[in-house]
Amino acid sequence: MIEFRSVTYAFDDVPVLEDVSLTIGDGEFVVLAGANGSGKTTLLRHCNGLVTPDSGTVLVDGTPVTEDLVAARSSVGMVFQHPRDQFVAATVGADVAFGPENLGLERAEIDRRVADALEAVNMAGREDERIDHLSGGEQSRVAIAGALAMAPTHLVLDEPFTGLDDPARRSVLSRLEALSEDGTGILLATHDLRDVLDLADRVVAMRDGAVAIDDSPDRALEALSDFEVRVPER
Ligand SMILES: Nc1ncnc2c1ncn2[C@@H]1O[C@H](COP(=O)(O)OP(=O)(O)OP(=O)(O)O)[C@@H](O)[C@H]1O
Repeated sequence: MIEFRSVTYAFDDVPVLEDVSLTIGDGEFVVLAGANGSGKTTLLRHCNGLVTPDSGTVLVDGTPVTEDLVAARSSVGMVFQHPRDQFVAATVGADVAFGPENLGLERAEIDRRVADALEAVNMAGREDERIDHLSGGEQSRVAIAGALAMAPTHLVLDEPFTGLDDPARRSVLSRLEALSEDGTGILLATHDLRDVLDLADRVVAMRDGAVAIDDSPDRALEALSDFEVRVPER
């Protein structure tokens, strides 16, 4: 479980998160919505200690992130908004293998995870391609594969579908759905709820750094008309 307890955070005295309390249970699929600048990315970056609260606590499986960064970073897989920031190797296969290699896994298991993660993002068999020769959408898919290959207990994704074509988006969504059914907690920030609402257990919407809605998708949908997000027509 990931738990935010009364988290407050400011950039240079400008409040960005105000008293945010939120839990993402194991196997729960939580969609995070909200206008530009409402604090979503800042909130997500607390999950692995890239940002630390001014007050309040973020716990991963009961342990404060600030007390055990290594544990938080191995159990929370992060997919960032700008995938270029995330690459550590020159080729697709080497990059996706980097995390599992650091876990000290056997080569066969690493290769299996890399192949499986690339399949989940519709890039099966493209291990040897250079990352800097890929399109923006393909690079985003490699970043997602890198997080999947770690087989983390929790997955945190910041606008993961930006630039993905329909087949890739559907493939990633179906993998996220399967992972959530198998117990992975998922926190996914997006401006477009059309594809994810059916998969979500809860929708959290932020406004000016505070949680304004935390409800079931059906109930949240009614209240979301005030938010700058795309919602499915019902
Ligand atoms: N490094 C920074 N220094 C100062 N202010 C920042 C910094 N990063 C973010 N902010 C401010 O914090 C607020 C929240 O930003 P954040 O990126 O968390 O919002 P968001 O909801 O993820 O937005 P978007 O939908 O555009 O991704 C914004 O007002 C932003 O200007």
